[in-house]
Amino acid sequence: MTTTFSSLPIVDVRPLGAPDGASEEELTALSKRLYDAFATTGFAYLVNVPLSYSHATVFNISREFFTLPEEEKMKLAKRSFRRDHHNTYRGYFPTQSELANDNLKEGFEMGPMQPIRTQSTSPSSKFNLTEPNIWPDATIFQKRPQLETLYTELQALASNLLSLLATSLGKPADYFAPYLEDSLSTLRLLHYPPVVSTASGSGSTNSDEVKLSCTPHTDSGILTLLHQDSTGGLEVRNSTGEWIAAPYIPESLVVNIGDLMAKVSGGRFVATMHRVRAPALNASASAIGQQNGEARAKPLGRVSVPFFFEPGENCLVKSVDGDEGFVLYGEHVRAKMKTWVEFQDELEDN
Ligand SMILES: O=C(O)CCC(=O)C(=O)O
Ligand SMILES: [Fe+2]
Repeated sequence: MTTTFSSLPIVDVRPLGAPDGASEEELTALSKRLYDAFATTGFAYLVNVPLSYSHATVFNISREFFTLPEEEKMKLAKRSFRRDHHNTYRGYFPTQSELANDNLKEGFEMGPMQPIRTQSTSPSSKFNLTEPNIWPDATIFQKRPQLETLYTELQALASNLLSLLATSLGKPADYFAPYLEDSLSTLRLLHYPPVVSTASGSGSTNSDEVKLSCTPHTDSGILTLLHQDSTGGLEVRNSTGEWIAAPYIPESLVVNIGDLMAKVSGGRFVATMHRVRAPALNASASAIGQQNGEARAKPLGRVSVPFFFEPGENCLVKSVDGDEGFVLYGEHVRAKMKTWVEFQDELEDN
């Protein structure tokens, strides 16, 4: 159950990057700290993360992608936006202001680099979760190797966190290893364009007039590890229904529990509702100006990079208590996708 928290806990994961490995005591302490955070808030900031790229590098890569010409991005568009394209799950989705202007975002998604060989649970589904990645031409975007490295590092970090969660639940550290067979984790570059609005700046956090660019939801998978830039806007709901801001902390990652892990933990961990306020035009203009050191830069809005740590499509998700039925992850995630605007078929009935 979430509590009446008023800020997100900060968890120092420095031991995970120690050159000689972490001591047993450090791992036990970290495991307990993560348990407490995920059992009460479902969210935490991780600091001193063992990743080789700085925030500046990650956000520069993202900005480089989103400032590509529209026609180059649309070459990567998923089939629901371009009927002659074959990619259904990996690639680009444009902003969809006609469908939902409280979900105004564009994104680019990549999955595992190695081919996945297990059979799909739903071969006739319009989404092929195991399809290969799709990339801009290397002559216009050279950051593919960095994004692949970031993906690999985030998968390793998330796997280490999962081992700590296993021990915190009284299980062996490798208890969840079968979940990660043919893992379908997704690295998503997200851009929320700035929106002209008087309601999205500071003020009451519970106003009905709050302008959103990502509606309240829980994430579907095991854990989400989020890079967010300094624009701000992420909010997390506590047990009284109050929206608590999760402001930028330099070089931190925001981590949260997904539906799968809440179920697996037998309800001990919470998959907490969160949302993103629309970036205000003036606020983001100055943020981008600062980031690029030039006042005339085109306002870009919020940039974030969630990494959705997910199991394989055929993973049987069941509680560590062993007292409930199981769900097949592929079926769970497909049902969930029906609720997300970026997976709606823009061209349906055309
Ligand atoms: O941009 C963010 O801060 C959050 C994105 C998010 O919650 C999601 O994509 O699931
Ligand atoms: Fe989310």
